[in-house]
Amino acid sequence: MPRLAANLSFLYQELPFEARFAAAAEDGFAAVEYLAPYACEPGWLVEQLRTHGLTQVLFNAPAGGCSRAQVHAAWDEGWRGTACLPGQQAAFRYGIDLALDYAQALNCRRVHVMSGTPSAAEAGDRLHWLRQLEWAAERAAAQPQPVTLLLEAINHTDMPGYWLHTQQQAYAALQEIGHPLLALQLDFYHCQMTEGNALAQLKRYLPTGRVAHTQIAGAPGRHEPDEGALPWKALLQTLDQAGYDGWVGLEYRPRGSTRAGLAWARHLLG
Ligand SMILES: O=C(O)[C@@H](O)C(=O)CO
Ligand SMILES: [Mg+2]
Repeated sequence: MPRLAANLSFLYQELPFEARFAAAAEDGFAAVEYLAPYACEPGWLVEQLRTHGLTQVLFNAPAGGCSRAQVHAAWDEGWRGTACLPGQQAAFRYGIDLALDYAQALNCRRVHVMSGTPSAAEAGDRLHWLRQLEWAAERAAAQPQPVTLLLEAINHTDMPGYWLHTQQQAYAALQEIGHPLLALQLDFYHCQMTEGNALAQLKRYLPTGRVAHTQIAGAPGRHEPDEGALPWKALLQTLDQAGYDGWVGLEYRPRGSTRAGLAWARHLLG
């Protein structure tokens, strides 16, 4: 059956971040993901993973910023990546190198690279987006342990104006760049919200061999997958039948306690 990873930015919010590793391990997870490791020293994170027997399977490249201080402030300032924004090339490149350093330290093989949100101040540029992703993939390929960089389509209800919002847009970019270290992060929640047919999209893109990571949440509430319209059983079965060897990140806001809300997934956890 598909392997589940706990997203520590969404699950266990009833606990401080440093306590979430132990909680995930106690609930039977073997792997974790979260949005940003940059507030923590890599050595501390490695120690958390080692102590609790966890694998780090994903995190995001910085949302913006050209220095550690700017990276820390970027999300709250509204940055959601910089890849499509020509005026942000320095921030994009700084962020990719920082993310790749963390990926090496944490032995993490997948990094999500956010595309950015064009605004009145700066329009998005498709050619620039493609060239930046290509540059990043080359940097990833030069690492001692190669890292796959992921593109995730995000819905416009949660993230208005976000550049990358359909699977087709992401897949076309991958095809055009043609780099083996660029792949899809198929978040079923965003897919269901935007395209209304997460199962059909999975069946379309899984056979391409370019889906390297998936995430799940019920739609439209973004709570546990057993609430709402997402066909979660069929999605997991489809991954299973295809021999998908990636992870499924549980990226939802629990209705109540995280542990109680894991009932739907209990049979899939250790
Ligand atoms: O779906 C999400 O929100 C995340 O996977 C992410 O990386 C951007 O917020
Ligand atoms: Mg996601």
